[in-house]
Amino acid sequence: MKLPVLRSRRLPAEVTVRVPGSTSNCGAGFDSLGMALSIYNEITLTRGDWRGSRPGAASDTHGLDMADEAAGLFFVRAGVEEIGYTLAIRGEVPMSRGLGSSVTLRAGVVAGLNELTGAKLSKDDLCSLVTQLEGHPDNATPAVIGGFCVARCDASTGELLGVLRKPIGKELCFVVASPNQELETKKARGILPKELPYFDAVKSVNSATYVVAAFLTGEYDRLRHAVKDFLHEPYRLPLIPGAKPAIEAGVAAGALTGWLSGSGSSVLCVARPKDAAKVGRAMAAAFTAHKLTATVHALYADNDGLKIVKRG
Ligand SMILES: Nc1ncnc2c1ncn2[C@@H]1O[C@H](COP(=O)(O)OP(=O)(O)OP(=O)(O)O)[C@@H](O)[C@H]1O
Ligand SMILES: N[C@@H](CCO)C(=O)O
Repeated sequence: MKLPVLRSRRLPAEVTVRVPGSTSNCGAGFDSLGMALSIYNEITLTRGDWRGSRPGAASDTHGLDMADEAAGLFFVRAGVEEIGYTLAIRGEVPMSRGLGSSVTLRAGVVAGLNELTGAKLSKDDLCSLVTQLEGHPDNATPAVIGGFCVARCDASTGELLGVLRKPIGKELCFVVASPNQELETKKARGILPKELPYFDAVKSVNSATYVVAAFLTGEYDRLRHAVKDFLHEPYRLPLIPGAKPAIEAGVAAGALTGWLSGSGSSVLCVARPKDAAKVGRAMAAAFTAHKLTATVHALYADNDGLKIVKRG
């Protein structure tokens, strides 16, 4: 009888993780809804015989504290011995523009260490870990598993309790305008009120549930003018000159609806692909009228989430 050959898989010395950027809140789905987008960062970790992280290039230094925090939680959760590594961050997801750049870094580090250490955490484990690092699940879950995600957390601990995911096809384009003005999530959360008028909450629930239903049923024409948020946009949009006019201009140019992407500063319009170029031009022009330059990307949903693209 031939016995099966057991091979021990060699652990890689270097790994590159491609992580999609994401838009979150999607209007009134504050800290609950998110969509992975076809814009990416690549996080490369190279094993080293030192403790902690080192930058691959000077531009990576800025990400080291966030990477160290992610790595610290990963080693505890995975129950593996700490390793040192070099960190390199490359890609197109702009920093502090409401497109989940922090999640690309956090998710890239934990998924990279998962490979380098052979820890074998599942994508569910990674969703939960990155949610804990972020403090909310709305960018974390789509970045890890892709698609349009509706996530639920424990009200007191913030622990991720569940996520439902819907792939979104190429019938929809997500036109993003990112102005040349950063807005840190920490600052954009700090300006939110402690209390809300009761009917602002009611109107927001009404819009968010309708938007979820439109994405889940695929009746995308129902998205027309469907986003009405009273939870965060009224407080944040005034911080970004041209942001509200940019959403309005995108909708006037043919988009179905639009929202402040995450905590800003980017804004996003949902459009049919045939209308995307016109919508993008209108959004950029609105920022120009307010003396900001915006980079426009016409994106699709990413339905895969993070991927290991290189092992060496
Ligand atoms: N390319 C990068 N290089 C180094 N650090 C980065 C990079 N991208 C993101 N970071 C880290 O993420 C932080 C930005 O996180 P922040 O939450 O403010 O923005 P965001 O994740 O892009 O926005 P949002 O959460 O609204 O989508 C930076 O200050 C830095 O620590
Ligand atoms: N839900 C988060 C997303 C940004 O990280 C917020 O709006 O603050």
